[in-house]
Amino acid sequence: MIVFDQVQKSYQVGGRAIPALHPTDMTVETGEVFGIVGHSGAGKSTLVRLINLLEPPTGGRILIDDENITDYDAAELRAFRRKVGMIFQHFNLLSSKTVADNIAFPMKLAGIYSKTEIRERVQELLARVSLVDQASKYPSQLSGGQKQRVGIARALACRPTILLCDEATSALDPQTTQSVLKLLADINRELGLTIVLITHEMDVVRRVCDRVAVMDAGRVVEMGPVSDVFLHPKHPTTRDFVFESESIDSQELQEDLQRANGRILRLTFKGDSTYKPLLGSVARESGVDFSILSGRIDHIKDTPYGQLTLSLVGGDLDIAMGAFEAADVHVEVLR
Ligand SMILES: Nc1ncnc2c1ncn2[C@@H]1O[C@H](COP(=O)(O)OP(=O)(O)OP(=O)(O)O)[C@@H](O)[C@H]1O
Repeated sequence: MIVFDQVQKSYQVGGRAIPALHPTDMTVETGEVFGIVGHSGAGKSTLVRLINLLEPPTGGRILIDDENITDYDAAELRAFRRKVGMIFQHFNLLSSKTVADNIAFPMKLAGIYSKTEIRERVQELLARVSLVDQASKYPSQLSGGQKQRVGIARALACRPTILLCDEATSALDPQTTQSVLKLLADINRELGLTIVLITHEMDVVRRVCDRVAVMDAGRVVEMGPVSDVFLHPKHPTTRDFVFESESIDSQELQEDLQRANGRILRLTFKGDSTYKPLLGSVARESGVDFSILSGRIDHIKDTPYGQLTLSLVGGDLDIAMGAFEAADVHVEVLR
């Protein structure tokens, strides 16, 4: 478990302390995929670099599995860093080394593994990231997705318990992004690794994360299970991220809503209720007529969800709302 207890970070710029992270409390549970989403400059990289003490905090305590890592001496810190792997947006591979040698590099650097151990581990990791036949190639001979797979294998070399991902898919096309996210999800599930993933795309969070923290100007402004934060965003920054990921133009949406008649409801279906044929029976029961203003069905990690915006006229609205709620559908009255 990673615990931030009033952790803060300021950078000294021209003799002045510029705050990048205001005092922050945060807990990442062991074995979860935790997303940190925010615009450029929000403080995401700072926060993630505090987890492996690439940046020392200027205040507060960071506890990993109940140990205060800010108290570590140099030797303890070296041992701790082997337990934290990291992958980067631009992969940071060594161009003069082959794929196999890039993966072996952190093990060689650690100086505690035999040649046989390194050779066997590299083979195992090449298989895990589906690059067995690329082992003797150099990074320049690989695609972006393959380079990130090497980055992931290298990060796993010393069997870390935490994997930090700094915009790991931002340089990749959508299809490659999907396959790298699937690989990260498999690693999380099969190895029980804790993953902290920073991104500026809510879509990445929706696909792989269990919980998410939304950052704005050096503060965590919203935090919780992805299904809560994504389906019911409270902070304006979170709402912007969700709208952006769903390609919703908020001004167009307002104009559409103004043109519609009657009451406007947004229904959110989650899990099994997503597939229930509910609208017809509710209309019959309550006598309301409805038109669909917008709708989508998708997944949050492995859970299906649907959202429908309806305008309703006539009939008994209370009966309709009661029927939706009885069917486990979240109802939000937009007008
Ligand atoms: N080494 C540094 N020295 C001085 N200021 C810094 C340093 N690193 C980051 N900052 C500042 O701290 C703030 C947060 O930066 P940070 O890189 O953590 O944000 P971010 O959300 O990761 O942004 P991006 O997505 O663009 O990487 C920014 O205002 C940035 O200019």
